[in-house]
Amino acid sequence: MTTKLSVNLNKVALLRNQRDNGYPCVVTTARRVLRAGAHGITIHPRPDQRHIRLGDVDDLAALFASDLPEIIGAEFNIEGYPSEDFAALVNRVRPHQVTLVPDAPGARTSEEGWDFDSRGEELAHGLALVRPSGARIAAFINPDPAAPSKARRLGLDRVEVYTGLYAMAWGTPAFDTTAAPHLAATAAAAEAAGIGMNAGHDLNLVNLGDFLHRAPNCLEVSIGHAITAEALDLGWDETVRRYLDIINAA
Ligand SMILES: CC(=O)[C@@H](O)[C@H](O)COP(=O)(O)O
Ligand SMILES: NCC(=O)COP(=O)(O)O
Repeated sequence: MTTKLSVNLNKVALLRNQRDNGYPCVVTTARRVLRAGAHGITIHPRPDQRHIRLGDVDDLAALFASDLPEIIGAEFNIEGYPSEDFAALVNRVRPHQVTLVPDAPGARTSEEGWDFDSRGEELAHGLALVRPSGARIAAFINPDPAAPSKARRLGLDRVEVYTGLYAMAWGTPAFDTTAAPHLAATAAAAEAAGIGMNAGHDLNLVNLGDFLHRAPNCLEVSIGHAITAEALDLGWDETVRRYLDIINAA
């Protein structure tokens, strides 16, 4: 099983929004990274539209509805908090995957997964709201071995494990004592629970190979911040190639 690479275009949209001239273009970048071999595109349209705007969602949906060769086999993943507005959006656009995150509207970024004990009913309600999309539904979870079975019992199709703590601990003593073992245990628990596992947040060219070694059952990594920064330096084609080399070597 080869882990799929889904490129998150939030930061391309963030840069685009600084001027009124429309570039860098989100759709053009999506086509470029897919032609370079990425397996999918992820976006996270936040309520304040700080980066991905509603127009981007429709433009990317139109791209994925096309018969362009780079679209064949590629997946469109939309992340967000399951509000009524978000549900209406994904139920209209019908992406391949929807990833539910517990973020408050003004959250700086996604820094935690769902707490199934205190917010399980909220997540179950959100899951019901987005089921009409027909998409595979994933929930963002913390690196906690108890989380995958709770997600499966709630009826989710996949989990996406938050890798921000793993990335933050990289190079510190806490990495080997806490962050890495917690991630590996969560991946093993997902396997044991029979629920597919995605991963994301602050993965990059430095830490991805180690992560995949600890989580060999990871079906998809969604990467945005680092890959965009690296592409500013290396270009998209070379950057995507380097990620695919790491994935294929895992
Ligand atoms: C869920 C997750 O960790 C990221 O996909 C998130 O979308 C990042 O959001 P920002 O790009 O707004 O920081
Ligand atoms: N789900 C994680 C994602 O889509 C991108 O997160 P990041 O690489 O921007 O931190």
